[in-house]
Amino acid sequence: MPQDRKSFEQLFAELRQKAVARPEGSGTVAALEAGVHAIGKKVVEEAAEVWMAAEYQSREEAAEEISQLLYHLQVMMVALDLDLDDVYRHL
Ligand SMILES: N=c1c2ncn([C@@H]3O[C@H](COP(=O)(O)OP(=O)(O)OP(=O)(O)O)[C@@H](O)[C@H]3O)c2ncn1[C@@H]1O[C@H](COP(=O)(O)O)[C@@H](O)[C@H]1O
Repeated sequence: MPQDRKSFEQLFAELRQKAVARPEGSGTVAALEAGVHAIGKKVVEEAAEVWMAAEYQSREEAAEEISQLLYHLQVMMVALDLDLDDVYRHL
C-alpha cells in the first residue's frame, strides 16, 4: 500500500525507474516478470473492485480501489513500453 502522496506522473516515473533498476522486493518488478497476461488479470480484478466499491462501499474505499486500478494500468503501460504521451494523446 502506498505511504507517500504522489501524482500519477510521479508514480509512473517511479515505476519506469523500477523496471530499469529491478530492485529486490519490488512488487512492480515481480508483476513485470509475471507478464502481460498476469498484469491484465490484475487490471480486470481491480476494475471490478472499483465497481463494487462504488456501488456498495464508501467514497474513501472507492478512491482507494481507483488508486490501485491506476497503479495496475501504469504497470501495464510499463510492460508495453508505453509512455504517458502515448496515452494522453488519445484523451
Ligand atoms: N501504488 C501502488 C500500488 N497500488 C496497488 N498496488 C498493488 O496492488 C495490490 C492490490 O491490493 P489488493 O488488496 O487489492 O490485492 P491483494 O489481492 O490483497 O494483493 P495481491 O494478492 O495482488 O498482492 C497490492 O497488493 C499492491 O501489490 C500497488 N503497489 C505499489 N504501488 C506503488 O508503486 C511504487 C513501486 O512499488 P514497488 O514496485 O512494490 O516497490 C511504490 O510507490 C508503491 O507505493
